[in-house]
Amino acid sequence: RAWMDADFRRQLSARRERVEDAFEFEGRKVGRGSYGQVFKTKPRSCADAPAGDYALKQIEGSGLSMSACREIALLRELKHPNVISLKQVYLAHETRQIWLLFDYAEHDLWRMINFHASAKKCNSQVSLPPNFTKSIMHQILCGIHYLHSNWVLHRDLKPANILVMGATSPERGRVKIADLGLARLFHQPLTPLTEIDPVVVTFWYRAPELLLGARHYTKAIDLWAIGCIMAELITDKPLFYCKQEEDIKTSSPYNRDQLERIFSVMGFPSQQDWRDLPHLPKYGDLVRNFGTGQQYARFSLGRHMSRSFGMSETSPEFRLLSRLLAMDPLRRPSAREALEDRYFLEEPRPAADVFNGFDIPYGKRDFISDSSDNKDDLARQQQSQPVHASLQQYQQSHQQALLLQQQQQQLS
Ligand SMILES: CNc1nccc(N2CC[C@H](NC(=O)Nc3ccc(CN4CCOCC4)c(C(F)(F)F)c3)C2)n1
Repeated sequence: RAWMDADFRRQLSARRERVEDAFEFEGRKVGRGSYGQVFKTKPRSCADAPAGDYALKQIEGSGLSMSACREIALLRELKHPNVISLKQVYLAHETRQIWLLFDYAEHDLWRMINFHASAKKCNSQVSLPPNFTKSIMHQILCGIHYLHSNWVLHRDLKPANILVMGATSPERGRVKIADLGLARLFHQPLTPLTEIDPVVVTFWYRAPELLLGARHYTKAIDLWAIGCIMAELITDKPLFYCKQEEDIKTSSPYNRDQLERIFSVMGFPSQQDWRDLPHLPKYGDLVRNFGTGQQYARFSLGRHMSRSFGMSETSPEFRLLSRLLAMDPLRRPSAREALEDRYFLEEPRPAADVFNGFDIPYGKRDFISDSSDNKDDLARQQQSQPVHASLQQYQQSHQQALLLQQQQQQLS
């Protein structure tokens, strides 16, 4: 650093735009996880950023970590209407913090689907256009086709990572593939689950070959997840929902309960269905746990979708779904092949605004109060929480902490 003479550095530092000078983000936190935290911000009048809302991600830690480098390097190269776009990177030299600026997306499929599910529960229908699922699916596949053609695999597609632009955005109702990053429960043992990350570490979107020890991520693994998301958009329920029983820290990719759930929906893969199955690393465990799988003989996706949701097995919608959810990864379509499916060619055609002009029924994201941070810290200090070995323990201690908070509030 000696080579840069002092007053030159002073000039640079004086000219550098500071994120806190350009944007107002105090008390506007909308997301938090081990990846860092995300704020919904507006440019301050002095900033030269165009009006509108922005998402500011403050990357966890300081300095250019490997993951920060990857995220910045990747996002700078990626430019597609259905992939989140990085507008600006701020390096705060004093604190060595990194801030990423994005156009703000008010919605995501996790919150939208939960809204539909809870509306159904209290018998109030949400009015959405008939091509709602088709429009969302079309835009997810366009975004993934772009990523895959740039040899970028997503590897963690799930509803929470599919953002949708809100009513105030010029891109109203447009899908943006994102990666909100995983919140490791263990870093923030007392933060309410719903606050850390809408969907805690789940295996519900994991392709069967991954659960059976496949060593590499593939494009087909992303397409399986998209099939799971399509089913969930149709039924408002995770297709392969599985209670998170065992310790989620298990390092083994083999997850018996998750596989059991998949077989009870899809049936058990035969040699004809999936020729390479016996070559997967965990095939031995599979045979030990499930034998020849004849107890799943009468199950199939068609049976599940028609019995539980009255879906016709001859409809183009079902045919695309069953192509995406082929057990054998070699039989799944590429993103391009999926986009060419008859489902997207027949009426009603997919729309650029997935809400198709309908009113957007979902609320805005809630702000996460910083006070809960401090109370958590206080509770954490007093209770010196053990590292959470499982979700149950986490939830119990979280309940205790909430009780403690309430008692404190009554006392104070
Ligand atoms: C809450 N509202 C909101 N509106 C807009 C953006 C936004 N955020 C928060 C953080 C997120 N950051 C990313 O999405 N980053 C990101 C990082 C990497 C990648 C691509 N990799 C995924 C993992 O595998 C390797 C490739 C992506 C991408 F391309 F998937 F979108 C996004 C973007 N939030």
